[in-house]
Amino acid sequence: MQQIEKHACFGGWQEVWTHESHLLNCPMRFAVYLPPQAKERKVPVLYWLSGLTCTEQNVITKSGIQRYAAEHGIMIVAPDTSPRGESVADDAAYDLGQGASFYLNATQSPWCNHYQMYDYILHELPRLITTHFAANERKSISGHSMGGHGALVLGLRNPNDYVSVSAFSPIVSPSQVGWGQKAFTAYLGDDRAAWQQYDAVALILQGHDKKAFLVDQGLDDPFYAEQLCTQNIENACQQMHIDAQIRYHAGYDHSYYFIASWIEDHVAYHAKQLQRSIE
Ligand SMILES: N[C@@H](CCC(=O)N[C@@H](CSC=O)C(=O)NCC(=O)O)C(=O)O
Repeated sequence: MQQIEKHACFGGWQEVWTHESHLLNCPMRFAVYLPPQAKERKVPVLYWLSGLTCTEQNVITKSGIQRYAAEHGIMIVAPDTSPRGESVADDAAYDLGQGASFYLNATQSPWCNHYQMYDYILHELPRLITTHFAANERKSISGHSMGGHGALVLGLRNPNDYVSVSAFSPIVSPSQVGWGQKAFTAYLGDDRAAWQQYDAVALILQGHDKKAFLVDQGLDDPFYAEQLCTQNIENACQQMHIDAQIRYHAGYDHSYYFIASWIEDHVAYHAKQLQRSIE
């Protein structure tokens, strides 16, 4: 583990670290915000998964999440969005390869050598965080767009690992839309049953988990109708009697300006659930 950034921030520290990932088979970066409370005790962790083309930097430089993490005493961990490096398979397009992992475990060559982000987020990264930082075992997960998809899938499939789940502008039905179909074909091949394991709406309809979650979606988001299809998750939740909060916001787009406008609510949502989990 090597520290590559450290900045004082709202009484705590914003840090960026690199480490050798044995699952991803390459060096990985992650950002960690240590709230002031972490100087005195172990605190719960909110994992944040960013979207296509992003790195660990987007959420820490654009969302303002640290102010609310400091208020609630929550550590924020934001990994890079994919394995990277010259030896890591890539594609010239922005929606495949490096920066576009879709947070799954690839089964197809050449991707499977490095693209094991599902296991990295679920197992390797939390182990590293609890070993090296003042983090307790309680964790929640959130993310944006491709990262919102990752957060929903990880949360739905692992309800005992994540206390709460939220998402901004998530790709809720990747197996039904262009971004997801392109990535799933490359990473998972033609096995549609494998696709369903990484599709939040399919998982809900399979009855995976009944826990409530929070989703925010901008109505001026250029990807809303074609790639995100938020209505699909609303319908699935109604059908399965899941009490999800799915909020639509007129005038907001897909950017981090949207995320910055509502991130306070997401951190408060997770803080409440994380607190409840120990009462
Ligand atoms: N064609 C665009 C697409 C990139 C983009 O919009 N990325 C979003 C996430 S999209 C879904 O996962 C993003 O978060 N961008 C970074 C940011 O800081 O806004 C392009 O290549 O630019």
